[in-house]
Amino acid sequence: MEYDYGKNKEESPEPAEADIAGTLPDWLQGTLVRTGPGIFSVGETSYNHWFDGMALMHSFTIKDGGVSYKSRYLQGDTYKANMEAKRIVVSEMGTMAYPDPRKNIFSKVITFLNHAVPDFTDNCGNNIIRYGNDFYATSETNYIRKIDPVTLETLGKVDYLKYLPLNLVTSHPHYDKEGNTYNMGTSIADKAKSKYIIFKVPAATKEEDAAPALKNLEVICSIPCRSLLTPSYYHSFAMTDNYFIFIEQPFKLDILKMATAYMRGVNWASCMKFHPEENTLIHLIDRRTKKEVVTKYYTDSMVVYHHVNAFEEDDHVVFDVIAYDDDSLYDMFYLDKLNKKNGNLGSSNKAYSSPKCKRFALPLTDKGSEVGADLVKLKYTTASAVKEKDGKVLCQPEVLCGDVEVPRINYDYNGKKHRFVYMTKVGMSAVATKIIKLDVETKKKQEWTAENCWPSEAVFISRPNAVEEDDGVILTSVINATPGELGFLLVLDAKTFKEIARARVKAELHMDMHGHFIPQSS
Ligand SMILES: CC1=C(/C=C/C(C)=C/C=C/C(C)=C/C=C/C=C(C)/C=C/C=C(C)/C=C/C2=C(C)CCCC2(C)C)C(C)(C)CCC1
Ligand SMILES: [Fe+2]
Repeated sequence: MEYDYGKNKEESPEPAEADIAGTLPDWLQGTLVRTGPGIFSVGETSYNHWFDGMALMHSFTIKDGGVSYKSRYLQGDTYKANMEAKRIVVSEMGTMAYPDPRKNIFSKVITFLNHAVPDFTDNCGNNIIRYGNDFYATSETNYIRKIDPVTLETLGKVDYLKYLPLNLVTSHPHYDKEGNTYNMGTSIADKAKSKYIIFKVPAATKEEDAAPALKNLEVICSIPCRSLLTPSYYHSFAMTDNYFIFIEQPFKLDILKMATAYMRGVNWASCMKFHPEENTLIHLIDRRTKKEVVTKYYTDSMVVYHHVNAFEEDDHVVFDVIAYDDDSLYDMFYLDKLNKKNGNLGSSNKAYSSPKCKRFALPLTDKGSEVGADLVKLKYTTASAVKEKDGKVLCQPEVLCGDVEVPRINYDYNGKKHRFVYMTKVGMSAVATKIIKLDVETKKKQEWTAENCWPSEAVFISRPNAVEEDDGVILTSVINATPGELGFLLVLDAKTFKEIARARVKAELHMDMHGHFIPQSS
C-alpha cells in the first residue's frame, strides 16, 4: 500500500455526518481544524515538492456524541491566481513559477528588474493558529490568512510586514493561559541588519473586536543573526514561564542566492544550505529582562523542526526537540522521489537521517565550577553541559527515543515539566504507521497501530478538571488504505492508549501537517 502524495485531493465543503463506532466521551465538544497540502498540479504544471501543494483545510466537529466532517481549499490569492491562469503562477519554497513561461531569459531579467522579487505566496498550508479571537491558516511567509474555523471559509489576508519587518514567521506559536500568543520571525537585511524577533500578540480585550489582533503586537526582544546574509532557518521555538529557547542552527538561508533565485530559475529551497562543519547556538532569553542570558550555550550541528516542550527545574532549563543529523528531511519530500521510489525513504540517493527525540539541559548557574566540569546536576537525564572558556558551555543531549516526529503534549504543561509526549512513529516509509506515547520518565512507550492505516499528528485534549497529565483523549485523522474502507477520526484514551471511538467519514482524507483543537466554549 502506498499513499499517492502527488494526487490532487478533492474538497468536501458540505458537512458530512460521520458514522461512529464506539462512544465519544460526552465532555468532548469542539472542532479539530487541520491543514496540509492538497493540490499538486494545475493544468499542465505541477509543484516539485509536497510542502508546496495548495492548502486543503479540514475539520472534525464533535458535538453531542456525533462528528461532522468537511474540507475546503484555502482560497487565498495564490489559489485564485493559479486557478484563473489554469497553471501554477505563484512560487513556493520548492517550485519557482513564472507568470509567463514563453518568456526567454532576457524577458525574465526584465520581469525581475520590474519587480525585484515576486510577491510572496499566501498558500498557508502548514498550521492553524490563534491570535486574539481570530484563527489563521499559516505557512512561514509574511502572509497569513484569516479563516472561519466553523465554515472553513477563507477570510482576509494579513501581512506581518505591516506591523513588523518580518520576512518569515513560524507556524508554531505559543499561547499562555491569559490568551496571549507568542511567536517569532526573521527580519532579513532590514536597515543593514538581520535579526530574529520574538513578539507577543495580546489576548483580545473584547469578545467581538473586529480589528486584526496583530495591530496590538508587541516586540519582546530581538536577537541579531550570527551573520547578516545567512540567517538560520527554524520552524519552532520553546517557552517556559521565565525563558524563551531559540535554536540558531547551521541550516541557513543564503540571502544573496535568494535575491537572484528568480532570475536564475531555481527554487527558494536551493538557497538553503546545511553546514555540518558549524555548530548550533542555543539562545536562552530571559522573559523578565527581555535579554539573552550571558552564558553562550552551543551544541554540534543539527537540524530541528519541532520543539516538544521546555521547563525549568533546579536552576536548569530543560528542553526536548526532534532533531536530525542533517537536512535530508526536506529533500525526501520532493514529489518525484516520493512517487517513483514507492515512498521508500531509504531508497533515495542520500541516506535519510532519522529523527530523534532529544533532551538538552541548560544549567543556569555554574557555582564556581572549573573549566571542563559538567554543569548539569539533574539526576534523571544523561544530557550534559560542559563548561568551557569565555562563558561557553558545550551541551550534549540525551536521546529519549528514535524515529518519531510531529510531537504534541498536554498543552496545559507547556513550559512546565511534562511526562508524556504523543508522536507519530516514522520508519523508512514516507507515511506514519503508528501513534506513540512516550513516558519520558520511564522511557516506556505505548502504541496504536492498525493495518493499512496512516495516522496524522496526535492531538491531546484534556478532560475538564483533569488532575493527571494524561487524563484525556488523543485525536488523530487516519487515512485508511484498505480498499473499500473509510478514513476516520480516531479517539484514543490517552492513558491506556486504547481505542474509544472511530468516526468514519465518507470523504477522502488527505495527509496533512498540523492542526488546532477549538473547544466548543471558545
Ligand atoms: C525563504 C524565504 C521566502 C519563502 C518562503 C516560503 C515560500 C516558505 C514556505 C515554507 C513552508 C511551506 C514550510 C513548511 C515546513 C514544513 C515542515 C518543516 C514539515 C515537516 C514535516 C515533517 C517533519 C514530516 C514528518 C513525517 C515523516 C518524516 C514521515 C511520514 C509522516 C510525517 C509526514 C509525519 C520568501 C520568499 C518569503 C523571502 C524570504 C525568504
Ligand atoms: Fe511543523
